[in-house]
Amino acid sequence: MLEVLSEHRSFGGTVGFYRHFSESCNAPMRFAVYRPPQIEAGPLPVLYFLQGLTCTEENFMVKSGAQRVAAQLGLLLVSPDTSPRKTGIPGEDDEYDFGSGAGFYVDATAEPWSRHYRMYSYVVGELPLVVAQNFPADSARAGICGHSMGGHGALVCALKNPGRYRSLSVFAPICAPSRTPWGQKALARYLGDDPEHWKAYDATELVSKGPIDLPILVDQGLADPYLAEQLQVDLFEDACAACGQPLVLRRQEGYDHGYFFIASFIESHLRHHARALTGQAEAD
Ligand SMILES: N[C@@H](CCC(=O)N[C@@H](CS)C(=O)NCC(=O)O)C(=O)O
Repeated sequence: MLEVLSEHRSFGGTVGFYRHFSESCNAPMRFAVYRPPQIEAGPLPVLYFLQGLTCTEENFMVKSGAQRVAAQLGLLLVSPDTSPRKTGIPGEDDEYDFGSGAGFYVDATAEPWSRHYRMYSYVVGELPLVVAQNFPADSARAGICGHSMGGHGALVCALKNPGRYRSLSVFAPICAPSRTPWGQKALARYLGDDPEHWKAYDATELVSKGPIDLPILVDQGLADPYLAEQLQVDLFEDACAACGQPLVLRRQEGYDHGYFFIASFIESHLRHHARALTGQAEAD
């Protein structure tokens, strides 16, 4: 059962915040949905947006300004929280880059996190079912986008499931988490100490196995303080080039890591997704 936390009119459609019990996470989960005004026109294409460290289900909906263009294009937007919360696991809230707000879109295998931190299964499997049951979503037309930790999540979800998503784009993704500090810390604690196990959730490793049949759009700010240490888009670019993965990587001079950057380019990402999901000429 879906619990409505709040709903707000926006650009002729509705932004809503919802809570339900997640079987994957064995805990309540929250997510946000933007329903554009075209809901009467029948099932709509869905764009999932995975957020970054410290975000809740609210940040993208409040800060990106995506609703105006999603309303024009008829895209249903879905953005989940970044982890389960209040699970009772000791230390869950102690660090901004691990535990609550930092689920890293993996299925944890190490105790105690494996009891609840199963965001990969939640995002790829459970959430689309919940969305299809409760909103006018056309599950066959789904795209995925994300930012930072959520950019890593979007890349991993799409690369591990060829054919499931029909469009893919990311902002400032953590591209090689098994080689960079945020990723190494989280993957070691969610998946155990053996780095071999981390590769299953590393976009640069995954793409090296071969291309998927989707062009990948990436925007990366060049004034992003995390670029060199945490994000490493060059490694992903090299891996895509080596295996023939179509990639449009736009290095944006002067932009940093935050939502001012995302808000500046979200329209172009939404149009990228609408072109693939709806074939609409107006997406251009
Ligand atoms: N220095 C930041 C790191 C976290 C961060 O930059 N989070 C990004 C995603 S990686 C974000 O979207 N934050 C929430 C926001 O800007 O609304 C902090 O300690 O909060």
